[in-house]
Amino acid sequence: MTDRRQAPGHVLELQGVGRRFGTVAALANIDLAIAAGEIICLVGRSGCGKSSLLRIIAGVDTPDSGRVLLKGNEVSGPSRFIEPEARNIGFVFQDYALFPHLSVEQNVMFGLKRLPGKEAGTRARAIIEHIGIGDLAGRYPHMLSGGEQQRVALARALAPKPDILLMDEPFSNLDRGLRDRVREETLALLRGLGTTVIMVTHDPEEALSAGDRVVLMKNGEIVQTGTGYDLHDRPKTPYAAEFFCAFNKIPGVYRDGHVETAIGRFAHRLDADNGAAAMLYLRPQGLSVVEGEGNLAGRLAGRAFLGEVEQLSVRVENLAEPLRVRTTSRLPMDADAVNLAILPGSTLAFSHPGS
Ligand SMILES: Nc1ncnc2c1ncn2[C@@H]1O[C@H](COP(=O)(O)OP(=O)(O)OP(=O)(O)O)[C@@H](O)[C@H]1O
Repeated sequence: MTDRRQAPGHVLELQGVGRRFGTVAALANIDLAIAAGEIICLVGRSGCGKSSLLRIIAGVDTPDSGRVLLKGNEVSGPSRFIEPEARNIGFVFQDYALFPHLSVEQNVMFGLKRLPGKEAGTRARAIIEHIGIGDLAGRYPHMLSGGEQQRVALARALAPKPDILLMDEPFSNLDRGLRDRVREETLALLRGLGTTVIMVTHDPEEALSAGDRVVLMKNGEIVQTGTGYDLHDRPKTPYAAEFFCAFNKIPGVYRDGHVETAIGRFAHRLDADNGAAAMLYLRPQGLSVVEGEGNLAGRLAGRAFLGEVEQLSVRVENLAEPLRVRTTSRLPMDADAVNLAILPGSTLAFSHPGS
């Protein structure tokens, strides 16, 4: 619904946005610019400030410092505050927040009160058809499945043609099988319309797959932004690495561009002195079970069959913790000794494991 041609440059800019609650800095110095048609996934652990940021963008809360600009116009700042109703922003809530006493069509019409009745009706029916819920238009929310309610909430948010759509955990109320399908369909629809979107999620897989850009937050700050590939394959901090993958962590020592560990020497250039402590991060899916000689010999200490992969726990000499291995190979039920190979490129290293 958003027309890219009418929105050159950045649709949304956050400049040094901060928000404190007593001693807690819910947001600290947030800078972020979002281009027209971009889909951003805001992700991070519980309490990192995702909802606080959405609330400030929507205008239901005000920042203590910094500015929010929508299409180049300041909507929150030291000397200016535009009410939420006057910001052209759509919102899809986690629980959809449909009005129970209104039909699907009336729910969608709700956001179009400013339009003359006839035009509102035409617009509402157009989006209802576009989203594929035409046959549900006369039903009430309690007569709809979770996936159908989600689509009604989306139709209601999109009907006023918002400059930006904010979605707070929009798929988390759907069960797993439905969630993937509804997410794919919703994102395809939003891309087709060219809508600019900020979607909040705490699900790492969802963040990697859904957005053009992932914005990872920690303690009220943005710690890394980039494509899903950037965040997953090239995390800049242990926090970013561990958010997207349950790594095996193996202590070692940094020397001459390598991290030396009990399971071998791995080339990684770190900003550290020779002899400094370092931590090797090894992906569970970067270990494969091989016939004959591998890099590592170990003993199977546990296994959990997860369907697409089996997660193994393998004890290796000189390592305090067993290695986690995710493999698609089928091992005999009585398997005991296993040989592991480490796939190239499946390790990272950090010199400050806590940061
Ligand atoms: N109204 C408030 N009063 C006091 N503290 C608040 C308030 N709102 C948020 N906070 C605090 O600010 C921090 C950020 O909260 P926020 O709700 O933005 O996190 P979140 O990333 O959305 O978390 P979740 O994923 O659990 O929803 C938390 O420490 C929270 O306790």
